[in-house]
Amino acid sequence: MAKLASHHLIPALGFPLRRSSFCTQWRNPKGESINSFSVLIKRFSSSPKVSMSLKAGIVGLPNVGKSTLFNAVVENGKAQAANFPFCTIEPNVGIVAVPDPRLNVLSELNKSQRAVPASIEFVDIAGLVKGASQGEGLGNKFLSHIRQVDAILQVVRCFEDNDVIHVNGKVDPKSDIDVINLELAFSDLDQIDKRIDKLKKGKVKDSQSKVKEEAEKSALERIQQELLDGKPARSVTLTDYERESIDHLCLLTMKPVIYVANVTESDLANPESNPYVKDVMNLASQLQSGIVSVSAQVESELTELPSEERTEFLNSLGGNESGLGNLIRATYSLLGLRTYFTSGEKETKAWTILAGMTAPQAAGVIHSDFEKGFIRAETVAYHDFVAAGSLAAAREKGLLRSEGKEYVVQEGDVMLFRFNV
Ligand SMILES: Nc1ncnc2c1ncn2[C@@H]1O[C@H](COP(=O)(O)OP(=O)(O)OP(=O)(O)O)[C@@H](O)[C@H]1O
Ligand SMILES: [Mg+2]
Repeated sequence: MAKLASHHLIPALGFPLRRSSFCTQWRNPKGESINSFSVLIKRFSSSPKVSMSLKAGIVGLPNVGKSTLFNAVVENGKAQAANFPFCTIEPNVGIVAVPDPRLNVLSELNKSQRAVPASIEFVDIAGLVKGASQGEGLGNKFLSHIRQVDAILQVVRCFEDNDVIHVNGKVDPKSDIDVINLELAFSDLDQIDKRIDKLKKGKVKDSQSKVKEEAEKSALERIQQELLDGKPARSVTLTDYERESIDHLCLLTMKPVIYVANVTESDLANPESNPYVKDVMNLASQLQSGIVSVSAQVESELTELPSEERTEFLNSLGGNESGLGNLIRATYSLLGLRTYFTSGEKETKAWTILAGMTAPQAAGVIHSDFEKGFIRAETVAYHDFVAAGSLAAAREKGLLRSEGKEYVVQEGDVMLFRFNV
């Protein structure tokens, strides 16, 4: 097996995060039916501010390796992966930890009993085909599953293998990406048409609703034109108000995308030498999206090994981390998320917040009481903490700052909240 390598390139876009307004039945990796909102509520009952039920949907043509990738990303993922199109019908859902080496460093410095990473939810969705927006291949149903995710991971087949069926007869990433993006665009256009019609017919009662509907109509007309020009909705510049007004439509091409180039094991050492990967890279940059190269097949084989052997095996290949770490981190970054830490003897924990959140809002992610009763936050940058070696040492050196309500939490801050209840 070749040396594992991967690369990623994420645009510096901060995407606002919105909680999905849907509530549908999903299936977990064991095949049990679960309600995505119940997962959200269970994990975040104390935090109304940020839903960490951030979902990244694995999307692509049939038989390109989506379920194989899902099973590799989600420990113990048991999605059926097999060499036939439409192997997956119902979505598989799994929660994965965001790998972050800082967590262990902090945990060791503070002799914490446990380290708790941030997490993301991955959803393995059925394959889309040409005509999906017209209902081809159960298309409408599959598209509705995509509507519910916060970000799209589009798996693109970049490996040759005559034994693995390609629904269009040959490996052609450019055409595959076009098929998927066209279907997403058609579905959005269809929704926009219907909505604009409704807005035109609707009799608005009060002036406030009228202003809102005007904003919605204007945003939709601009998006409609962009889609007709072959560009995704996310490339239209919208005000926060306009964005909010169209939120309820959950437009598919509004969602941030990472292209996942699924390569063969021999390409892992240098994925960019594969012309298919080059094609995907070019398209991704044109479409303001990220790209990660991964071999779903190799990654899923790696998960069969006990974790100690995995690291050993990766080290013996000259790598120290599989491509999945990159994929998970890229997704996290694409969602415009930031991490801060709390660290003590009991536990060191990574907390997820949105870029731009203030100290009380960040405290509210832990518990709403922390936000309500917020007094001040003692804060030290991660690197300063590590250099000082402990909170006490950081305080002595004057590296620990006392921040008030206006403080915008920075990536990697180690925080201690003072609050009143
Ligand atoms: N990088 C790779 N190299 C070689 N074979 C691969 C690779 N990735 C996946 N495969 C193979 O491709 C086949 C299809 O994989 P999988 O079932 O994961 O696809 P899928 O996209 O989930 O399909 P469907 O849309 O039908 O659910 C499997 O036989 C899998 O082993
Ligand atoms: Mg599948």
